[in-house]
Amino acid sequence: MLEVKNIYKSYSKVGKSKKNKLDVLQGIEFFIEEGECVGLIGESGSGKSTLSRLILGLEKPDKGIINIQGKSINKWIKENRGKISVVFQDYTSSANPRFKVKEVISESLIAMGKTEQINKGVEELLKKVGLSNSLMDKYPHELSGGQLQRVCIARAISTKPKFMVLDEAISSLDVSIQAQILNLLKELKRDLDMTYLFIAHDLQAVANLCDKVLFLYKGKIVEEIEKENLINVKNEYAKKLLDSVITFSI
Ligand SMILES: Nc1ncnc2c1ncn2[C@@H]1O[C@H](COP(=O)(O)OP(=O)(O)OP(=O)(O)O)[C@@H](O)[C@H]1O
Repeated sequence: MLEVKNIYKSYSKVGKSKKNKLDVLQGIEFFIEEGECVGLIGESGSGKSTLSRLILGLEKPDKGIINIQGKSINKWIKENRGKISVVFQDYTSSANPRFKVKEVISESLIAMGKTEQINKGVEELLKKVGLSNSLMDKYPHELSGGQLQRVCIARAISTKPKFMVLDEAISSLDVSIQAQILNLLKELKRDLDMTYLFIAHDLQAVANLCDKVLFLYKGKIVEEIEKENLINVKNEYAKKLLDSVITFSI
């Protein structure tokens, strides 16, 4: 489904000459099969969000190829409207403050001209993310952070996407809500054969949902491993991360 090949990305350091660049991504390569969920974990600043922006076509890499189903990302997005969606961590800027919840959720459907039965669709989507119908006519500022993030997740799944990028999408939610959303994502994966790139710094959430885990460290993928083999990671950084989670959960 998704092919990421030899991706490089750097940013100029503010106020410095062009030569003084911050190399954020350095030769990233991986593949996500259709229906697969791949977790990407790495510490803060390792380049996770940069990579997600490149995959969504929001920014261009300096070098390398990103293809979906064999087509360049921008071409694929144009030809498959609504079939890729994203949920970012920063839900506060993800929803238009002047829109009611029902308008936020149906935004993508309306943009695609799918206006039939919007209300019923919104009701079903609210139920799926564990929210009450009574929130339909509320504005984003009237919701809690967790509720608003679930509204953003409802919007992201409204178009029944083939591929979803979740960039720290559940990190800010309560643990019980996280579990509910993880179950919903698993259900969607099973029912709609959805493909995910699940970006997080929480190894436990990644291990719960994903088939495969990529460890990103200082702009490089230092280990790629099937979930079942997580205990056998070889890279020192990945081992440390794993050890800290195991120690913490005892
Ligand atoms: N548009 C930009 N211009 C300049 N530097 C940037 C830009 N975007 C990201 N960076 C820098 O690139 C590095 C990687 O940032 P990125 O947001 O991709 O990391 P991350 O792994 O997602 O971190 P976090 O987990 O904290 O969100 C950081 O040092 C960041 O300051």
